[in-house]
Amino acid sequence: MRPELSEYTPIYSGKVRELYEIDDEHLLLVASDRISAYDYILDTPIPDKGRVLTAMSVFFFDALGVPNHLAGPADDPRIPESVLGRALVTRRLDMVPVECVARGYLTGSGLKEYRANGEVCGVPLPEGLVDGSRIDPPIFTPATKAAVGDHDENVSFERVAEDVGLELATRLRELTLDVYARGADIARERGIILADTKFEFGRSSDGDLLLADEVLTPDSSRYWDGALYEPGKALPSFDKQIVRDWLTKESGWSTDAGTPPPPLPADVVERTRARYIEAYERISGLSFADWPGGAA
Ligand SMILES: C[C@H](c1ccccc1)n1cc(-c2ncnc(N)c2C#N)cn1
Repeated sequence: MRPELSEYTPIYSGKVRELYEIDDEHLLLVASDRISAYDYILDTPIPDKGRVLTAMSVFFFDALGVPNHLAGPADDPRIPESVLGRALVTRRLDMVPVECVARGYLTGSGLKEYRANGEVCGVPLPEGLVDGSRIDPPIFTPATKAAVGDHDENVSFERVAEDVGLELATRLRELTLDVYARGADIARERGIILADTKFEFGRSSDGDLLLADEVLTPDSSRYWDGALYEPGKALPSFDKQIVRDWLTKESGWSTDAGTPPPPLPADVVERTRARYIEAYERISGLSFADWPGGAA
């Protein structure tokens, strides 16, 4: 008999995820079906988004073999039925207050910084790069965690070293770049570019540095369709562009409307759900139908 979610104490509610306390040593990390676009949480959920992104994290945790915070399988008996398949039991860690970002392509806030001063987080880049240019080898571009609703602030490696010490900052950079490179290679072999990603790390009670949070999902990474990539060409989001295009080209809403986006039509929801499942099945080689928590 599985426990009810109400038996656990909620300790954090993010835009699309929640964190609960199971006991002194264990947490329950829950991924919702909520989707965000243009800094709004949309009214319309994407069915199975939480389950697909949880499955992606578990695939990469297993495939990359990095010491991590998982404390049980996807069907762990401590997971309530209501969130089965979109929740994971994790060890409670002392989280390192750094957003550990790796970039293999120049876009987003990194591109903005590069255009202003030719570098990203203090890392100089060659001249002449454009939106979508490959950054090879990938670079570590950390950020400080922003308050809910704010954007993280890109910071230099030196600032991270001041905040957490040079030894830990160096280890975070090494781990971030290694895990990103190996994960991006796995995805690229299956036709999906992970342009960049954000990791979180924490220390266990016995002092080990463990990979935490979600790993290499479309919510923590930019997913591009490798078949469409040309050097120097930034691509639309593999998973969110259907929603973005409907909102800005068909719904009558605009990003400067000053009002929340309208509800999504059923076909946009279904096509987006299919994109998440396609990304998972292509990268993992597994069938989403085999993942826990599906309709009985
Ligand atoms: C921001 C992020 C978050 C993730 C999911 C939902 C809401 C927030 N978060 C993760 C922890 C955290 N704290 C202690 N031990 C851990 N193993 C983790 C993890 N993962 C704290 N915050």
